Amino acid sequence: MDLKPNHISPVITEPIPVKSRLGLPSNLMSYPPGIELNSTTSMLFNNIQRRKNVPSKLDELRAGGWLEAMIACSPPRKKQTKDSDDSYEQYLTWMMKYPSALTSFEQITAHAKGKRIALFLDYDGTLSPIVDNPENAIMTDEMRTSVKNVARYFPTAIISGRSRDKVFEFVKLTELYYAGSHGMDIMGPVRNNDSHGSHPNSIRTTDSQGKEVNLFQPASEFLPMIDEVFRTLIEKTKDIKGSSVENNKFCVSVHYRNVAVEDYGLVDQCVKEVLKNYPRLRLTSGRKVFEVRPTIDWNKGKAVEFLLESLDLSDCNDVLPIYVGDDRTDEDAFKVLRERKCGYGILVSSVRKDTDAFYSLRDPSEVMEFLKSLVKWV
Ligand SMILES: O=P(O)(O)OC[C@H]1O[C@H](O[C@H]2O[C@H](CO)[C@@H](O)[C@H](O)[C@H]2O)[C@H](O)[C@@H](O)[C@@H]1O
Repeated sequence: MDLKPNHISPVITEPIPVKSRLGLPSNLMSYPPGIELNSTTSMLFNNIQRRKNVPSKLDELRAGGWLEAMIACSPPRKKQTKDSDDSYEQYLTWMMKYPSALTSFEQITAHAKGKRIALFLDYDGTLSPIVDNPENAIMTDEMRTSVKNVARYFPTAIISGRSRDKVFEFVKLTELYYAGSHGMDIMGPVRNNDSHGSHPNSIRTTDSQGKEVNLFQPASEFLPMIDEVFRTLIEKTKDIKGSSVENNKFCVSVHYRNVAVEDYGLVDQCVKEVLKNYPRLRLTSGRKVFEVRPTIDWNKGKAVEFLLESLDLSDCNDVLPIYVGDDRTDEDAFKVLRERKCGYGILVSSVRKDTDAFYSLRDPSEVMEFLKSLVKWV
């Protein structure tokens, strides 16, 4: 199979502009903190300002917009309802721009007429609800059955920031394709005349069932570095109560969901200090998590393109790709679909957010309903 060269040869990205206000090296930049503050996050932020003995780093963080970003980067668990506050009205306006994939189901399936749907699903926050302990992000049996059923009819892949092994442990469905580490670890099919097999980042191997598969790991050279940074981050964050570090094989997650808000600055400072020694690693952010990853030009969007090509599903006239995801790393995939003018991104969110998706679903239970609807529609 022929892949466009830029799909299989991730190049080192251009240096990211230095956050001059913080004097940070170019790799120490997460996504821009363009997050809307809601009433809860504003209140938290104001409380921090009032506190005495606040580390001076907080002021610096505030100036750079980082603190707001850290506080606001995960929507409140409480859904916006008519009674909650006037932002409900703004949410409804947002919903007009990103309508529910459930109420727009007929419109979506009208575009799928005569085509094959290819389904891409994020894991955390999409198939399983966000929980305090990442180890407990278990998907329900009902969700598993829904994914299994949908995969009977449509090629289905899970694309997660977790390590591929970990996400498989959670999902446990052998009929899917899996991309772990934000797409930097893809297990896909072997096909005749497969050019992946000969690519330096690809190897032929067998999966847990003994089936021959193609393993694409464009960041394999970073493994020792990621291991080292993982161990360093564990050591450096050990005194920050509530923080935890997760090894996702080709990237590392530093969680601060359980850290007191007044200590967010410490987490931020610590991660950035460590990364100063690793110019070939960069920082992105997700839901109350910093993601340390290699500076290769590879992300969930590239993984979607790669899988579409590997599965011979890249012809937009025949295939409608649908990507369902909830966090900023999923935006790369939404963007790819939008730019290709092929398929739809569906953002899972119960609060308004800037997104490149076309539709929205409020939470994993709506995702499950959507999957069930697809099966009924077939
Ligand atoms: O791409 P995903 O499958 O969405 O993975 C992204 C990160 O998800 C996990 O963290 C998030 O979910 C946790 C469990 O609900 C939650 O505790 C945490 O605050 C969230 O950020 C996972 O632990 C990370 O490694 C993934 O990168």
